[in-house]
Amino acid sequence: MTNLIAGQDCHLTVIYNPVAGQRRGRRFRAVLAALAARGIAVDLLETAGPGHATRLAQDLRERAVPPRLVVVAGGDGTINEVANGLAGGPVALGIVPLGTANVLALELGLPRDPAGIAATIAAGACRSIHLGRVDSALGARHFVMMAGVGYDAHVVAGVSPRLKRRVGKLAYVGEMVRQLRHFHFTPYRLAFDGAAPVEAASAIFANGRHYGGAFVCAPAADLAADRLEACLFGRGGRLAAIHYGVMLGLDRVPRLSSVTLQPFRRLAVTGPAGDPIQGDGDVIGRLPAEIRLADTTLLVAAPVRPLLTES
Ligand SMILES: Nc1ncnc2c1ncn2[C@@H]1O[C@H](COP(=O)(O)OP(=O)(O)OP(=O)(O)O)[C@@H](O)[C@H]1O
Repeated sequence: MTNLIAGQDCHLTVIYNPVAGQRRGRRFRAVLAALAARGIAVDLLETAGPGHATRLAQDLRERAVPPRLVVVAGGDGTINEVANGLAGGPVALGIVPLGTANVLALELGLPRDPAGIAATIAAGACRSIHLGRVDSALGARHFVMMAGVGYDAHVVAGVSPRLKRRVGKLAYVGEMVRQLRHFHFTPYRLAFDGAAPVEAASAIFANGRHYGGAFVCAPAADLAADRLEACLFGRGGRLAAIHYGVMLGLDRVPRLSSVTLQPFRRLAVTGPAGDPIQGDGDVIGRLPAEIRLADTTLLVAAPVRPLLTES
């Protein structure tokens, strides 16, 4: 096991989003105290707005002597921004989950308690994960867990950040209901790995298994695998969207006959020009776009998994 924070005089750089999640300040302070108890001092870099975490991470990565590990304290959106700043470089990513859904933390099996989070960072054991990448008129952006077009992307684009901070996941439920009235359910065209295009009412492109919390759309998705997994929703319209939402809650989406699961590495997607593409819960692209497995990987601090597990 490599200890990535040894050799840094036990100084750890933490990029902290002060507005992530709901009332997470106390939790964050508890993690800092647990790190201090282990003799680890923290250099705190606070984000000032969207995109700032990427620039902070890039600056750290481009230092003459970059740190071996940078910790992000925030939700999946902030983790996405830091991953974009570190992707392709030598710096590993540690995580203090402070967000609304914390999907990556769930996928990696990170502890939820402050002492456990600090212990994982201090242990410095890392996993290499693949990233997804969206190329569109907004430029190139990586995603860690998932991207999506259609209904879920419109929900992400429409949800109010202020309401999300006040009521958490309920803000998404409210926006899902609002989008049932506004979303047009126009089909999207998706050409996988050079094949003829297929149509879908909505699509999720999974790098990891979890989606929106503990839900699973693409069971074969795996952060360690060199492919992405598309989950195509075949039926459009309000009733279908409600049906898919209920089935997601019951963890039955992958079994539905109108849902197709498709592994891929590269995909061209078209639909209404300028339509949003969500990545890790934020808008990261606009149609038309190319979505693919990124060439780069990222080292992420995570609990050590046993090599052999009982089946
Ligand atoms: N100081 C700031 N003020 C306002 N917004 C900020 C600030 N710093 C970062 N942000 C933005 O806050 C957004 C939300 O952060 P993040 O996604 O980490 O938390 P969340 O939305 O609560 O969690 P999750 O993504 O898990 O639902 C990010 O898109 C980020 O760009």
